[in-house]
Amino acid sequence: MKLAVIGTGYVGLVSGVCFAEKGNHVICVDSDVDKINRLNQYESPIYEPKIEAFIERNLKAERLEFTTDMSDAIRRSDIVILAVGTPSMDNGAADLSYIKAAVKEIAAAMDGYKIILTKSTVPVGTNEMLAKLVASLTDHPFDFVSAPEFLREGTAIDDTLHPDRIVIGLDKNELAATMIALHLSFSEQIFITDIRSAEMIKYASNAFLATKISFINEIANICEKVGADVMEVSKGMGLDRRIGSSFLQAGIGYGGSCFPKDTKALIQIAGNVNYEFKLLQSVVEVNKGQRFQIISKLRESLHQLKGATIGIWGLSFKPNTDDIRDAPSLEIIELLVREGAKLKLYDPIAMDKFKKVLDHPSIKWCKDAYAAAEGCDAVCLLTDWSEFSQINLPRMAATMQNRILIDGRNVFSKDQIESSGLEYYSIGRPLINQYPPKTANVM
Ligand SMILES: NC(=O)c1ccc[n+]([C@@H]2O[C@H](COP(=O)([O-])OP(=O)(O)OC[C@H]3O[C@@H](n4cnc5c(N)ncnc54)[C@H](O)[C@@H]3O)[C@@H](O)[C@H]2O)c1
Ligand SMILES: O=c1ccn([C@@H]2O[C@H](COP(=O)(O)OP(=O)(O)O[C@H]3O[C@H](CO)[C@@H](O)[C@H](O)[C@H]3O)[C@@H](O)[C@H]2O)c(=O)[nH]1
Repeated sequence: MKLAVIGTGYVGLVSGVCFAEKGNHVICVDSDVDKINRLNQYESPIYEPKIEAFIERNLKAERLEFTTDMSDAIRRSDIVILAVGTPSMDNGAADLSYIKAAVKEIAAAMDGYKIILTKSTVPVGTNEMLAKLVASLTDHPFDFVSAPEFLREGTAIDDTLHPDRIVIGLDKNELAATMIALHLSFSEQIFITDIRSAEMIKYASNAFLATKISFINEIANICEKVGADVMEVSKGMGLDRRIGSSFLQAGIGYGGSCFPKDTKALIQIAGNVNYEFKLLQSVVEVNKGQRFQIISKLRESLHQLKGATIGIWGLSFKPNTDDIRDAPSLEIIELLVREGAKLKLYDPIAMDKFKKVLDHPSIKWCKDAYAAAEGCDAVCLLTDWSEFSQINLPRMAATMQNRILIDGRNVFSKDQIESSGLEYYSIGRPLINQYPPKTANVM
């Protein structure tokens, strides 16, 4: 099939290369000239494992094109995929200005029937609103289909090639055959529903996963007080198939470009119809506070932040991405700078992006995790990059001023810590290597 994909962020680029990989002809369009130039040189504007090989292979096979020429791309395609951003506005609602602008350009370029397939995450009713907008601008026929995207950053290619399910929302049964033909090579689990339900499935899925995370984080906070171990608790809970083991990893909370934005947008969607989504409001509230567990533990262990030297391991909102949108690291580091701490920062790939958003004379940028720990009073692990779990802790402890490690993602095992000589704080687990040992008084 001939496809035009509008927007080459995570969703547009990854779905574009994956559709090309499956033999479709794909024209990816972006208004950002620099992005398109880099892509045509086989260079990815996003960090994503495997992506550059996919770009190069499909460009060379002439199944993939990158351009800024929206009109030409629309005219040469049967299906137009919308993958532009829908960021948060100040009141939490989704900003639909990019998608409306893109749709106006599509309408202006149309020269015949098109299917417009929305992959961007949009509030319930948006596809209907966009359809009215297109109808007001062109006499050419078209249909809107909702195909929300569920890929995760860092595993985006595998998630797209092997999804758990594909959700398709449509309002005409005749469209189902084309949609199944387009998606069948990715998965046989294609769930066809109406457009409004498809739009809601996307928000409800993200909100549910965010709820699991805030739930286990609150359990972790209680575990700390009653002397239970949240790692054991989530393992034990996850064995129940009705609960499932995924998204029960306690830590300093969720960040990224999706959960924070989509939870706020769903609260707003409910509010628009006079429904107060109290559960989700609490999920967001709990998540906001959870990142400051790092600060409480620093205060507890160091007593005073002013003048302390603190190493930070990990800046991206999760491993295998350089994305720092809504990363817990941003607020934690901002606060430490304000409190007068001296900071030594290290992340395997997100440092350049981070530096552009937040830099300060009290921040030192380090070449690796050991360098970031050297001379520190405490080290805080904020992102669970796998290289951190391989660190030789006794070697690192020997170079520190005060041997305190605050593990915001529960990366290290009891055995690793016991032999490390470090005073260790984690999230929701009994304290290890602390003297005198503290025992919770629960009765
Ligand atoms: N990032 C993810 O992991 C993810 C996963 C699932 C769904 N989503 C949703 O998918 C959508 C896109 O997210 P993203 O992270 O890929 O976005 P992004 O912000 O990284 O990229 C959007 C791209 O669209 C381009 N663009 C904007 N307006 C344009 C126009 N009129 N014409 C051409 N190009 C235009 C921008 O230049 C940018 O390159 C959002 O709604 C998001 O919520 C994102
Ligand atoms: O048990 C867990 C799992 C995740 N996280 C955190 O949750 C955030 C989000 O993680 P993840 O879901 O892996 O990353 P995203 O790439 O943001 O993907 C989510 O958001 C996308 C955009 O909507 C959806 O497409 C995906 O299905 C959905 O998982 C990160 O900060 C993680 O550190 C936890 O704290 N504990």
